[in-house]
Amino acid sequence: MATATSLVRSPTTSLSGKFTLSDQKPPTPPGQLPQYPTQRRRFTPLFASFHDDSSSNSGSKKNAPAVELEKLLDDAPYDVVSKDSPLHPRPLSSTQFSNSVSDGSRLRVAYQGVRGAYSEAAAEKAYPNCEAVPCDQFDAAFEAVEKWIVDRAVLPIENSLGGSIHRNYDLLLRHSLHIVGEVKLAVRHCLLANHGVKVEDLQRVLSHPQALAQCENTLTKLGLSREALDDTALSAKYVASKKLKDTGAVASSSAALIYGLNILAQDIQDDCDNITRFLILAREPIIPGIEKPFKTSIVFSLEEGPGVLFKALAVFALRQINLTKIESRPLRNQPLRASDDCNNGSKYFDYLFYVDFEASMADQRAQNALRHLKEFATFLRVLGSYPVDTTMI
Ligand SMILES: O=C(O)C(=O)C[C@]1(C(=O)O)C=C[C@@H](O)C=C1
Repeated sequence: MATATSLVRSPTTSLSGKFTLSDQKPPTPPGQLPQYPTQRRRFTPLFASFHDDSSSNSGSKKNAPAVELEKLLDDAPYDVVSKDSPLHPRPLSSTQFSNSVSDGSRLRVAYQGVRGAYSEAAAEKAYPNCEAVPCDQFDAAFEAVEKWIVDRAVLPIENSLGGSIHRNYDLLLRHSLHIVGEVKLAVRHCLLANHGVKVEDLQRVLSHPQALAQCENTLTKLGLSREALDDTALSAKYVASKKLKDTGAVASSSAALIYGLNILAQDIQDDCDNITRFLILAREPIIPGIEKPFKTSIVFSLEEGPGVLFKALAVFALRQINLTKIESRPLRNQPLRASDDCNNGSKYFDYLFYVDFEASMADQRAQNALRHLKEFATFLRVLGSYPVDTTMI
């Protein structure tokens, strides 16, 4: 099972000095194959900074809801493990990147959340012997890969009940990482509370907004008010550290174990088939194969006009390529476009279309489809071509 870095490694001295912004590897120019470095860099200790109080968890605080998050990490008294124990590494935020280490011995995989989050389980499913590295925000996980702090990031992109995680769609385009795989994880939520607390004692529950949405029916039946936190495990940690009697958490059974909470109810999601799909991101793309089922993710934009989206999707239909997902997001730097027809006077929203299709980039049909799409798309980027996770089928 994957463990936190600080459990297995004492801080090592950096061989090549501190990681600074100037050490960053420039992104690979579009269309060029990325170059692998001949020797891996080593950095100063990552988790050393987690116990340094000068490095605050600012990302989480910014989004903190009604509950007091500020002091959560400082005064969390655990019966078994102290707050400074490496068992409770503080999530990495991008301000802490100058104090990190990678000795190259195990694959380091960033995820958003604290220990016990579903994203950690997804990272461990993708890479069973990895060092799962907690990050406070999605952006921090992207940056950790870009700055060579970690080797991969595993981030949620969609859920079978709650739908898309739009933030990660937007970040995919803002960063230059490649999708190298996907992981599907069965998400089984539990209602957690402190020992001695009964369901009737609860007034409210804390959790990640997606988790609260996935348990909508159950929570409504129980008449509980809801408050959102950055991740499910953080809400368990909060309920435990504050010894709350009227507040529960919606989180995993492993979060219950880690933070010493009681499981009041299991499988409280509205549908037993509650699956979250995560993307695995890396600095370099993988070489697409055809020996097993592959999927390709792209993003494009189009001119305004009747049937343009129909035409774009037809490039796949014409070649018998199945689409598994389409998502549209506003084109942020150009959200409104005036109509070409001056008399009309109307303005259109401009969109980016994210499409996943079932073919490898090594497949001639996929190459032809994208060549065809490029003829009229105003923008096109291949986000990655990667093996399909068939473990849930
Ligand atoms: O909060 C967590 O535990 C997460 O890993 C995040 C997340 C999400 O963003 O969708 C992941 C899986 C579940 O769908 C609920 C929450």
